[in-house]
Amino acid sequence: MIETKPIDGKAFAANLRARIAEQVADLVRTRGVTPGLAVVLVGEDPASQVYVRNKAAQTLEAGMASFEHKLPADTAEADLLALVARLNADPAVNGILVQLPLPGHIDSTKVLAAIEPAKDVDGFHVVNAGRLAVGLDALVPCTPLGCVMLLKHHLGNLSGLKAVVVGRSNIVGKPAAQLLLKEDCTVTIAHSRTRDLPGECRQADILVAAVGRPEMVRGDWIKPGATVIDVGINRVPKEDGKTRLVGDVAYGEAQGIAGLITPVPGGVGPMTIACLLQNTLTATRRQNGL
Ligand SMILES: NC(=O)C1=CN([C@@H]2O[C@H](COP(=O)(O)OP(=O)(O)OC[C@H]3O[C@@H](n4cnc5c(N)ncnc54)[C@H](OP(=O)(O)O)[C@@H]3O)[C@@H](O)[C@H]2O)C=CC1
Ligand SMILES: Nc1nc(=O)c2c([nH]1)NC[C@@H]1CN(c3ccc(C(=O)N[C@@H](CCC(=O)O)C(=O)O)cc3)C=[N+]21
Ligand SMILES: [Mg+2]
Repeated sequence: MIETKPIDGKAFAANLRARIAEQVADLVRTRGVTPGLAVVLVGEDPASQVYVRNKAAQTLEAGMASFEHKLPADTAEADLLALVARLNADPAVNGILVQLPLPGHIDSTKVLAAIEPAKDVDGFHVVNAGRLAVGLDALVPCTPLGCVMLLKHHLGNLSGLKAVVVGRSNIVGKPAAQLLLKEDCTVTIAHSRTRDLPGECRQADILVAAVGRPEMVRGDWIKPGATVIDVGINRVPKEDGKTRLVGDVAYGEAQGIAGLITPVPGGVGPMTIACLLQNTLTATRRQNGL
């Protein structure tokens, strides 16, 4: 019987934020530069509001400036594009994040393309995706960056390990696969058309689940001793009418099979915000030639 250890993303993220705060304080003291992060939220999605509030609080705690822009759900695409243009031109703003999803009448591809790549701290702009793909310095999407940080911390060198990423979105699955490839993993990307998904998953030394389906990955899909990174954030109803968060992996079933596993909550989620602050610091340094 394998002893399954949880990966404490919450503690790792808190530690990372403390190290970022020290570097921010240094930057302010020695260069007089305060990193600034602008977060744009269109509409009133309650989950998005929680994330945006958490991001703003942690940005301030790290000693950075936080600029919150809350726009009504019926904001015209042209008005959102005009705001992005202003933030692009504002020297106090080093990072820009437009919270997704956007309301249906707004073309998110167009909005992401309008963000200055040097300020694209989400790493969603095609220029950053392309730079990552060809191996140039890029701003890397926060969630995959956080996943790989946790993996390197717990496993050390990832070279030669077999990684299976379930999900191929531009914001999680695809960049996660790129980063694992960069670490010399042998990478498989699985998705909704994959034949024998359980069989693919069973090959994985590192299994990354980024699907958005509550507890889809079952215990017997996991190779004994594998490291499981559960990116999923799914709100499911409880008996009392409230909701609870579950991941894309059946966490209970993974006990005694996985070697290491990220819990939900407390795993990948907190790392996403810490990496956003890391990217904002990186973007600020580059914009100032440091
Ligand atoms: N922890 C964090 O910080 C973050 C968590 N998330 C969470 O991660 C999850 C994934 O997010 P995101 O990538 O944006 O989601 P998307 O919906 O954009 O992508 C989901 C992917 O899963 C694949 N998929 C769907 N159903 C199946 C299935 N039955 N079998 C195999 N593959 C399937 C889809 O395949 P196909 O391409 O073929 O349709 C798609 O590639 C969500 O739960 C989201 O809430 C997201 C961002 C940050
Ligand atoms: N432009 C853009 N960039 C994003 O990075 C982005 C986005 N849009 N839209 C939504 C998703 C989702 N996302 C999360 C961030 C933090 C947690 C997080 O902190 N989770 C905690 C707490 C969760 C809770 O209690 O609600 C945890 O898992 O422990 C989760 C999910 C970023 N996203
Ligand atoms: Mg992000």
